[in-house]
Amino acid sequence: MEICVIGAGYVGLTTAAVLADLGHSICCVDTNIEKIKQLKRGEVPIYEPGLSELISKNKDQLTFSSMIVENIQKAAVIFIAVGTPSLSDGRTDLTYIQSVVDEIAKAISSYKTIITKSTVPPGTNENIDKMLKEKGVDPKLFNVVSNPEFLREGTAISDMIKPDKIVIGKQQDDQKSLSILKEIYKSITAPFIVTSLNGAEMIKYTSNAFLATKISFINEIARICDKYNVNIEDVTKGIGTDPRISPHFLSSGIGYGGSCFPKDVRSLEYSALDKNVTPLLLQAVQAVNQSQVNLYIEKLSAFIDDFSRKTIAVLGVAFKPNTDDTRYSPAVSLIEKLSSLGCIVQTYDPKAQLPFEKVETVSQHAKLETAIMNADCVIIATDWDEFKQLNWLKIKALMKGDFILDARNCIDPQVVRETGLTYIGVARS
Ligand SMILES: NC(=O)C1=CN([C@@H]2O[C@H](COP(=O)(O)OP(=O)(O)OC[C@H]3O[C@@H](n4cnc5c(N)ncnc54)[C@H](O)[C@@H]3O)[C@@H](O)[C@H]2O)C=CC1
Ligand SMILES: O=C(O)[C@H]1O[C@H](OP(=O)(O)OP(=O)(O)OC[C@H]2O[C@@H](n3ccc(=O)[nH]c3=O)[C@H](O)[C@@H]2O)[C@H](O)[C@@H](O)[C@@H]1O
Repeated sequence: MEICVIGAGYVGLTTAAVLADLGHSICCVDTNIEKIKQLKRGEVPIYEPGLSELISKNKDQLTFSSMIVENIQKAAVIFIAVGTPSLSDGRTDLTYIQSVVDEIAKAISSYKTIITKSTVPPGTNENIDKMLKEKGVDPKLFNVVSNPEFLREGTAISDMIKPDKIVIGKQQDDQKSLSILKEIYKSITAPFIVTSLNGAEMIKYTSNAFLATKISFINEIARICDKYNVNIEDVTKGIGTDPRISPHFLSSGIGYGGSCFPKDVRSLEYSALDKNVTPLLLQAVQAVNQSQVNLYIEKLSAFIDDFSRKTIAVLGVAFKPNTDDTRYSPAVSLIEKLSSLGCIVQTYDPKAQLPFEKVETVSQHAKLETAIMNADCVIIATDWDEFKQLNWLKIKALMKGDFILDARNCIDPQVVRETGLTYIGVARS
């Protein structure tokens, strides 16, 4: 099938590469000309395990272009995968979606299935349909479908090839789209969940909000465990065997980040308030998450009474391991907070770069060893595998002080303590 994927970001590139691998003919378009130039040269602008290889394997049926209208015209199916970031009041910024709708309206001269993969608030797909009609596009020439994406960064390709479900939201009178979607995904084994446009949008937000709730819940429990000298892992192990609870997504730590949970929980809160529903739980989930970085700073301040000019090594900049994405990374918030307290911060991440302009007190190091050099304290801020296997005796020899703050509960306190270093964590007795 001839498909145009609009947006060459984490979701767009993964969608384009996976659909090409399934045998479709794909053109992935983006307004970012530099990105398209890079992709045409065979360089993948983001780090996502396996993506580069999959793109290069499928180069015969996967092209990249910045000619958006022309490539929409050629395709029978359009996937929208542009960004939907937060506005300052929590609403979703739909300007990128709006400009895609404008491009589609200019391009349509034959029938298109328009599939929204971007995460958009309830009502948006109905609105896309309405906007296209208002722009004079013949309703017989298109159908709008919602097909939200559930991939995780770091495991994006396998999540897309082996999803636990494929959610399709469509209009009641749309008799065409379901069979087209089934044809597109025919090599993927997963149940189809078919619902309305608003229903599919709500499934996506509910999924992210529920997962974020699990994280804030366990982070709150960890605060209580900390006061009663209880190990949080014992508690998660104890409750996780109950299939109604499950052991997944119950790792406590510095809080959730990334380009989706923070913005999507906020957006759902906004959608609720917009209809006069007070989403007390969603508000609490965000309040807990926003205070996690401070909780870890408070923990540290029991050991360090004056932060000014202290050298702190922060291991991890990305919002989670196996990605270079730093959007809403709690590690970045921690670095900024430490810097504002007067610390000298030395960071290291295997893939991610600090997302802000150089400041005198914050440095990024290409090697873990140089980041640790002369540090009063080492903080594990992202749970990369590399940080779980450190030789603490070697680390101790490079440090000036002896504090290790584990903000991801990913290292064994005992192993650290045996070297004479001081292990600091929340609810890790
Ligand atoms: N990153 C993730 O893990 C997941 C993201 N999502 C959702 O997917 C959507 C995309 O997310 P990401 O891929 O992370 O975003 P991204 O920011 O990595 O990529 C978006 C791309 O769209 C391009 N773009 C913007 N306006 C355009 C236009 N008018 N025409 C063509 N290209 C345009 C941008 O230049 C950028 O390259 C968002 O709605 C997000 O919430 C859903 C599931 C997972
Ligand atoms: O809509 C999206 O963009 C995506 O958001 C998340 O995926 P992602 O943001 O890539 O990463 P997760 O693995 O979900 O982690 C999110 C954050 O929660 C944190 N986390 C995760 C799990 C856990 O137990 N504890 C915890 O603190 C991670 O460190 C990270 O900061 C969802 O898991 C995906 O299903 C969804 O498609």
